[in-house]
Amino acid sequence: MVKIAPSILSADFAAMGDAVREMERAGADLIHVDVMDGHFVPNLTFGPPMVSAIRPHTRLPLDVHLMVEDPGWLVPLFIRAGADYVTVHEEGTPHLHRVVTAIREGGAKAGVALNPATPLAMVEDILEELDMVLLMSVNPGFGGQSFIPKALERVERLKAMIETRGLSTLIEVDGGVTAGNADQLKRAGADILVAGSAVFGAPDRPKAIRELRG
Ligand SMILES: O=C(CO)[C@@H](O)[C@H](O)COP(=O)(O)O
Ligand SMILES: [Co+2]
Repeated sequence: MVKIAPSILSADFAAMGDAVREMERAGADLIHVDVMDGHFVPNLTFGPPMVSAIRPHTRLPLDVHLMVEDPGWLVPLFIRAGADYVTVHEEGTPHLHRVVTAIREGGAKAGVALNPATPLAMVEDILEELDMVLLMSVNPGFGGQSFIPKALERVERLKAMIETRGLSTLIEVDGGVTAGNADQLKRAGADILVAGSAVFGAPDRPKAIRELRG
């Protein structure tokens, strides 16, 4: 069954402990933490202290999405803070193999994220080392943007690549995910759907999670 990862980028920043507790009760599978550095993307969010602050409030895995230029130095800090998944962007990571190895050696699961215009070929030679590939379905930097439909076909092609090689790499889709496109994404092969505004903007959040899961 597809997993749902609400993004706390759309939560109330003054009440993050409440937000993650609420998401666990509402049936979420992971908590997605969007880290933005003001360089790789034109927005600034939070660092390792946010992860250590929310860690005691949930047993759900913390799925840290680093939208950061050259993020290698941050990896041990986020793992120490309690991250379960650490995902770095291919476009911002000059020594991708080194960073992915450091994530795994640090005891976390390693993900690589691709922007909407980055060819899937950029993860082809490192796929065996990855627990997850995050396909962006918006340009990173902000919540609440519209889904880029081309992402569906990219999920299908990546799924085929993973299956052909007999791997169990997960596909996470991030950006503009709604109840209206979740079914198609699942059929295309998505394993985890990130949803910010579709969950936190809904009047009934548990229902929104159920509808995304289908
Ligand atoms: O990484 C990002 C944005 O850069 C995402 O995780 C967004 O936070 C998802 O928000 P919605 O598009 O679901 O509102
Ligand atoms: Co994200």
